[in-house]
Amino acid sequence: MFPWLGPWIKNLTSLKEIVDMEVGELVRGLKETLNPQMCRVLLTCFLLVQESGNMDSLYHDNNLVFSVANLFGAGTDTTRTTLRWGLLLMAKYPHIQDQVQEEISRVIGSRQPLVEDRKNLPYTGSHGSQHQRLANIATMAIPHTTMSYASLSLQGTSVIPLLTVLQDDSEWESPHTFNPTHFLDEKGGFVKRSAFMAFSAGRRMCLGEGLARMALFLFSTSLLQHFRFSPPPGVTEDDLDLTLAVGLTLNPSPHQLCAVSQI
Ligand code: HEM
Repeated sequence: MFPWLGPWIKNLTSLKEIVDMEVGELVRGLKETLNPQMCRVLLTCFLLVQESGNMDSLYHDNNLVFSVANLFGAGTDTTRTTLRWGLLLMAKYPHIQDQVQEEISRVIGSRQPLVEDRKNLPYTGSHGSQHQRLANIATMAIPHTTMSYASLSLQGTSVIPLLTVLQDDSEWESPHTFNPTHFLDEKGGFVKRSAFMAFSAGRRMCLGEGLARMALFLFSTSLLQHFRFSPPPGVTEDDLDLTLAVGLTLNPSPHQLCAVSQI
């Protein structure tokens, strides 16, 4: 996507070697216990198709390595960065943190949060969507290639979707503020918004959306159930800076926060 970055990525070869080694080890372990009656995970299904000999050109080892590497690559940095934004925004906007914690305490209490709790926590859900909207960590989605003539390009053109709709003036009442009411109706219920495309849209949208939403909900709800997040002594909420730090995804700049136990 950015050829001029090449010379900066000095460790690309060793990175690829490490990925090959790690995934190779994972695959060896799975092969030892491969059972055709138990096709539980993607890798097992892939290996079973390979073993059956009934495979087309897609089921080769290189594709296996890249599929696994893509899932780890696409799934870890994104979820981690989103959680970091969430904690920073909670510390910066304590009145919103108050309302999220009040809802969690009223609906869940001290038991462990469950995925099923999501539907009963509209404010917590709306703050989650809101912080994803504002952080917009994967603004540039992933490059795609047109397979046939499309109105915007010729066949074979690279297209990079921009997810700037997440902060579009014509879609959001206050596009650049942390305002959970974007996702709430008058009765305080959660509303889905079609312009909320943090996971992109269409046939090639994020494959891990369901997993990511579940992980984000469980992690952030558990963290806020147990801890109060605030700036460290001597730092005010206003000092917490929301300037982006550029990375693979759009990160918050480094901050120190206090996590004070609630229990
Ligand atoms: C907060 C977390 C996440 C965000 C914001 C996010 C966002 C995105 C976005 C914007 C795309 C680009 C879609 C496009 O090009 O139109 C994408 C693609 C993808 N994501 Fe995620 N993602 C997240 C978590 C995950 C997780 C947990 C996984 C898997 C474990 C995952 C796997 C993928 C894969 C495989 C693709 C490529 C899909 C394809 O090209 O068909 N993502 N994601």
